[in-house]
Formats: sequence, structure tokens, C-alpha cells
Amino acid sequence: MSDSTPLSFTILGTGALGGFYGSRLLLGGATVRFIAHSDVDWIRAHGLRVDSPLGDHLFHPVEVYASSDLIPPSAVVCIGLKTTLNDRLPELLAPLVGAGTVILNWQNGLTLEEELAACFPQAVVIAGLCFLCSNKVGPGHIVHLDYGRISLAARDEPGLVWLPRLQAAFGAGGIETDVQPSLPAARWRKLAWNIPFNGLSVLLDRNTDAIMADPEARALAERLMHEVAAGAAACGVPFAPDFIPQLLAATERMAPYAPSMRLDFLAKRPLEVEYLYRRPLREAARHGVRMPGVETIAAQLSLLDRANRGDSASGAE
Ligand SMILES: NC(=O)C1=CN([C@@H]2O[C@H](COP(=O)(O)OP(=O)(O)OC[C@H]3O[C@@H](n4cnc5c(N)ncnc54)[C@H](OP(=O)(O)O)[C@@H]3O)[C@@H](O)[C@H]2O)C=CC1
Ligand SMILES: CC(C)(CO)C(=O)C(=O)O
Repeated sequence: MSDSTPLSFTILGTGALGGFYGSRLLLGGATVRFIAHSDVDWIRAHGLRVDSPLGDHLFHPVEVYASSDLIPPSAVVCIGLKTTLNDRLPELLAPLVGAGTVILNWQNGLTLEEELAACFPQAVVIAGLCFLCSNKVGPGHIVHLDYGRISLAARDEPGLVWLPRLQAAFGAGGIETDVQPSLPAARWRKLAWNIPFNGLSVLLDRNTDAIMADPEARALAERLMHEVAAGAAACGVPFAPDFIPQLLAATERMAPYAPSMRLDFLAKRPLEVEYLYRRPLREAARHGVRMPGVETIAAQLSLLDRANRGDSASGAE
């Protein structure tokens, strides 16, 4: 395939993130094949609706599938599933991934790309860290609220070669991208936001603006950020000295936002505790550093998650 041929994408998980970026890739002229779950028939019948400050669009018809089988091969397979489903990724991705297929992982968390590369050594695994505020509000209906930049980070040389083409495809759809030289550094920096704000939005039952407005809650978020900084430093990717003040200032400027973990909790869906908390805790511990506050909120989130989904062993009435 020549470098100027439009890329083809399969999007596994047509939710807040997958539906939004898929819609932008379509607008940019790429071929996009969506894999959806409970709303696959709805999307076939009524289309995919994406409301955004960039413009509201209804895509109908769209190429949408109920499973990974029988989909024509795409050059790039994007993962837009929650990490709570990652034990199913080997099975879900296997029909989509051949020699040289690019797997672009959009999920939040740590160790994702290493696990994908171990499972699919024939593929080119690239991280796409999404700075996005988007929600799925109903079947086939995505509401994009703010932001959207994707930070691309390759694991290896073959990944680096793909970055310009990915940047061109997203750029054609109006999505800003940048290239991060270190995948672990980029992942830890993103966690410095997700660990405090995803967890506290559930534990304190409030959105980001309300966390920032309360001095005690804000101080707690900042303390957690410093623990994440210690974890990152132990793993060999220290933050710049002004990173945490800048992150706090950016959060202050952000529109009021319910992080996806809060939406999952309110909808009684499983929480992404494993990849957002347990994997970073494990990686930091491997390098001799504990993050005690992060450990505590991870344990609280696990308990709340189990109780929320009706596990009687959690002790909740
Ligand atoms: N939303 C955001 O703004 C951001 C999200 N992220 C990260 O992106 C990832 C995805 O989050 P988000 O898009 O918010 O989550 P959503 O829950 O909105 O989307 C996940 C989608 O996957 C679908 N799905 C579930 N099971 C399957 C399956 N077996 N096959 C195909 N599709 C399936 C779900 O369908 P159904 O609803 O029918 O189950 C849903 O549409 C997470 O790791 C999150 O942390 C990162 C940055 C920003
Ligand atoms: C809210 C935001 C923009 C913070 O980085 C985000 O990307 C997320 O929810 O993961």
C-alpha cells in the first residue's frame, strides 16, 4: 500500500471514545469499520450520531459489525473497549490481526501495549493516549464535550514508521496529534490525572470541578499526583518539576466533567481498577516504591465496585 492510500480502520468498541474518533476518521476520508455491542442493531437501523463542538453529525449507513469475525481486514485496529474486558482481547482481536496489522490502543492504564505485543508478536503495537472528554449517552449516540488530542507513542522502530500516516489520517478528520518519544513516560503522565480524578469522582461522588473547588478534595488529588510522580520516577520516567502545577491548573480550566469511571459507577458497570490502579501499583512496587494513598483508593474502589454490582461478599446491604 502506498503512503498516500487512505488508511482503513477497524474500531473495536463503538463507545464514547471509539464512536467519536471513528466519526472523525470517517469525516477525514478513511474507511472505518465499527464493531459494536448492545447497540449494533440500533446503529444499523438508525446510524451513529455524534454531537460535538466540532459539529453534529449522523452517519447512516455506517459499516457496523456485531463481532470480529467476517470483517474485511483493516490496516489499523483501534481498541475502544473498557479495560475491564481486556481478558477477552486475545479472542476479540485474533480475527482482526494479521502480519503487520497496526494495533492502536486508545485505552487508559499501564502495561497495555506490552501485553498486546506479547499476545500479537506479528502486529505493530502503538499507544494512542486520548485527551478527550466524551460520553456515550444512549444507543449509537455519542456526546463529545471537550478536547480530543491524541498523543501517539510507538513501542519500537516498526511503530515509528507508521506515525506520520496515523497523524495524517487523524489530522484529516480535525484531530490534533502529537508524538511522544517515550511510551512509559506518556502513560505515567496520563495516570497522574486519571488516578486522582477517576477514583475521587467515584469515592467523593462529585465531578472534577467540585473536586477542584473544595480545598480538602483538591489537596487529596494533589497528594495522589505526587505519589504517581514517585511511581513514575521509580520506573525511570520522572515528571518535569512544573508538571503537577500545570496539570492542576489545566484541570481548573476544564469544563465540569464526569470521568468515565464515575459514569461506569452510576450505571453499575465494572470499574477500570485493574489497569488504572493495580498495574501502576505493581510496576512501582517492582521498582521498590509504594504509593500508599493510591493503594487505599484502589482497595476502596474495588469494594465499592463489588457492592455496586451486587456482590453480597462485599458486606454491603
Ligand atoms: N470517554 C472518554 O472521554 C475517554 C475514555 N478513555 C478510555 O477509553 C476506553 C473506553 O472508554 P469509553 O469509550 O469511555 O467507554 P464506553 O463504555 O463509552 O465504550 C465502550 C464501548 O465498547 C462496547 N463493547 C462492550 N463489549 C464489546 C464487545 N464485546 N465488542 C465490541 N464492543 C463492545 C460498549 O458497548 P455496550 O455499551 O453496548 O456494552 C461500548 O459502546 C477506557 O479505557 C477509558 O478509560 C480515555 C480517554 C478519554
Ligand atoms: C479528562 C482527560 C482529558 C484528562 O486527561 C482524559 O483524557 C481522560 O478522561 O482520560
